[in-house]
Amino acid sequence: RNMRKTKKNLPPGPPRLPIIGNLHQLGSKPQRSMLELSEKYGPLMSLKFGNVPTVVASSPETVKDVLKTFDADCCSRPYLTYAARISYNLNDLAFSPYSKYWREVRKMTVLELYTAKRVQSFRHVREEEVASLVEFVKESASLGNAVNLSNTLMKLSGSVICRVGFGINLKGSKLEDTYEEVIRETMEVLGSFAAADYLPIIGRIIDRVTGLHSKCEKQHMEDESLKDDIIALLLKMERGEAGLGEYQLTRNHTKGILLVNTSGHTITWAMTHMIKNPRILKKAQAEVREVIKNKDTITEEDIEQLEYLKMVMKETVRINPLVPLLIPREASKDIKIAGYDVPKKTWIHVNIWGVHRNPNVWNDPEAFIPERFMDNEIDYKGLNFELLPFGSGRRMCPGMGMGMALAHLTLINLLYRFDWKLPEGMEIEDVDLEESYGLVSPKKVPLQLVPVLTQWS
Ligand code: HEM
Repeated sequence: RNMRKTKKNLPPGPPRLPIIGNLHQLGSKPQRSMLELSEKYGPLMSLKFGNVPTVVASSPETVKDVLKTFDADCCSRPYLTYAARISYNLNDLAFSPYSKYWREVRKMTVLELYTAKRVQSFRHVREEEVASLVEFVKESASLGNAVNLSNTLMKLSGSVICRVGFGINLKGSKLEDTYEEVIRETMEVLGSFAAADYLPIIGRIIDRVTGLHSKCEKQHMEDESLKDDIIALLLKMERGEAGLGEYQLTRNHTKGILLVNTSGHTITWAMTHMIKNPRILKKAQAEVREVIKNKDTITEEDIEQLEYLKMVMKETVRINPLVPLLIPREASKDIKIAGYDVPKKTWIHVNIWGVHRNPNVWNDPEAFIPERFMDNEIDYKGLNFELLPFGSGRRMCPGMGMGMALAHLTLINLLYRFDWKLPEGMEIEDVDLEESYGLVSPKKVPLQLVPVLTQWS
């Protein structure tokens, strides 16, 4: 009788192997594998990774349950072995469990960095950095050189975040050359499904074999070499008396905040889809040139009038949401979702990538069609559970305003001032759309395009 009383009604899921559970079913693209499995087992599905019970939400309804209805009980983060090592015992915002510490840091960062007023007040930083990017592209165009847009745009978002967050310029600092690599590798480590999280002892051995462990160690060491710069940053922050409630800023927070700059990847995806769809590129360019006309300076007010460009951005974050499974959550008590039991400590993955590519939610989901947002109120601001590139609820990305302001401003400049073509010998079919898998999913092969000077350059 007791057994019957405690038997849980868990969501359905695929059969498991001993010890590893369902780990073997993740493949190289976990978000895609999870979508395929959920087509068979349902929009709330149970998986077991090693000894960690997990559920995956993959329909707008179940995602809404996790991020809204039960947000308060689903907004903690599980302990991630390598995140803890890289970000020094979870002392940062994104990986911190739901706690007093997280609430304090979140409140401070939202106030200091992300409110609409603050986003506005850093506008000149974005405008200056984008202007310097335009100069760089102009130089390449006059030499007929291809630009590695993936790297250039990553550096752009890095420069903006460092200036906004810490008041320092990446240019000329020791971080300038290493920044991109450090961020990319850190993201790779953080985004991996690490065996150590799921299989005690043997997991660490597996991570040594797969190389994840050494990547993490390398991160740790490289980080030491950045120490001087980080200390310089902190001194500046402390002089600026950026208060953190009862907590003071430490190097740990800085690293945590440093991790999050993804606008560059979003712009790269937008350019990739446009170069693959010349009709869309032409239409977006025609709109931008019509609205900007011959103005010398492009400002953020111009974004408002660019209806088609905004649709291109929405379609970009739909088809390539940069954080495809959001950051994992953990149930902080026993809850019931969609009639199923989700016991305390269960890990929760929200497969927004799957929602964005679900044919029951979107027509022809694999195709890049900005026009699908015409006469359609769906937006990415966390209120429509069909489109959630920034998540929703308490853990929603606080950098959305900042990230999208930069992405739009950069795209306007790239489209208005230059024409774009593929490097010699490359055809449209050669531009691939492969994502690299990690916590963030940027384009795997860097995008190289040749800018062409125009009368507006
Ligand atoms: C296009 C750019 C960006 C995208 C697509 C993006 C997306 C996301 C997503 C999906 C999450 C996880 C939400 C969840 O777990 O429910 C997140 C968290 C976060 N993002 Fe962003 N983000 C972007 C830009 C930024 C920028 C520019 C900043 C900082 C200036 C930032 C700061 C953060 C922080 C601190 C968190 C952790 C929040 C928490 O756990 O409380 N993001 N972001």
